[in-house]
Amino acid sequence: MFKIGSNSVGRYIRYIELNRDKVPSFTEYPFNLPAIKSLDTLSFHPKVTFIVGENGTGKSTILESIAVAFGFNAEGGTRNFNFASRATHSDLSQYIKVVKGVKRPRDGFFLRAESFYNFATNVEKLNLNHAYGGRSLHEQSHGESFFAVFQNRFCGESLYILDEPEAALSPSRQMSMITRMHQLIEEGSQFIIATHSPIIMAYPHSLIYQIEEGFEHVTYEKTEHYQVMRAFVNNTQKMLKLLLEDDKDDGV
Ligand SMILES: Nc1ncnc2c1ncn2[C@@H]1O[C@H](COP(=O)(O)OP(=O)(O)OP(=O)(O)O)[C@@H](O)[C@H]1O
Repeated sequence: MFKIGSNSVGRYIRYIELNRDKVPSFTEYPFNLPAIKSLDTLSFHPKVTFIVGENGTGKSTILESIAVAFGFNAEGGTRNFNFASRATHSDLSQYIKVVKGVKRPRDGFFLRAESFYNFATNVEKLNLNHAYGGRSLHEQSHGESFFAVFQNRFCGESLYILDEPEAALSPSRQMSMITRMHQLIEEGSQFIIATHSPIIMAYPHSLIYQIEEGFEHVTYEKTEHYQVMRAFVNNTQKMLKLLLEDDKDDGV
């Protein structure tokens, strides 16, 4: 298990443990995912833990199971939400033990890009627009409504589990998100974030797990996202030439 020195007391979630003895079979989803197959315990940073990796490596699956095991609705929202549009979540949460910190979070939010629309519908149904900045989330752009949740609903001493929060955000807004995260962290909040954004994962007071065969602890500069983005931005023409090589004779 990765140790975070004197901070290992964590904030609201210290670590999770997979109850491997109870797993029915490691040949079926979600237990057949390499990340889960090799999972024993996973420690979290008291401030921010990033989970990164290629598409399909299991980030959403693990994040959802942590959120559900902690008491959040599988489709997102605060712990008071219990809407469900489709029962597609895995039963991994039943095999996950969440080891909590001494203090309980004041509040929290499980944000997932893919069911944000349903979440916004529920905010409207429950007449909760006032808690999210006063304007219907549906009457804002995807990015604006995401950001309205960060700005208006998130607060200190809380636990935030975010699945690809960058999905609707421009690069500038992703930078603003880092500023907002920092404020909330200074006020005692903890974040667990699955992301593909090299901007968001640059937040320094953090632990980064990159999923390959299992959860590998890596530095920011060692993440594939940073390396690929850096190579592309620094050598755009060269990279484009490589990427489009096969198209040179198609006459377009
Ligand atoms: N209900 C399901 N039944 C079977 N396989 C599933 C199910 N849901 C997801 N999977 C598979 O599990 C794998 C992990 O999916 P998951 O959504 O957790 O990946 P991810 O790392 O979050 O990907 P992305 O970066 O694209 O969001 C994928 O290969 C997916 O096809």
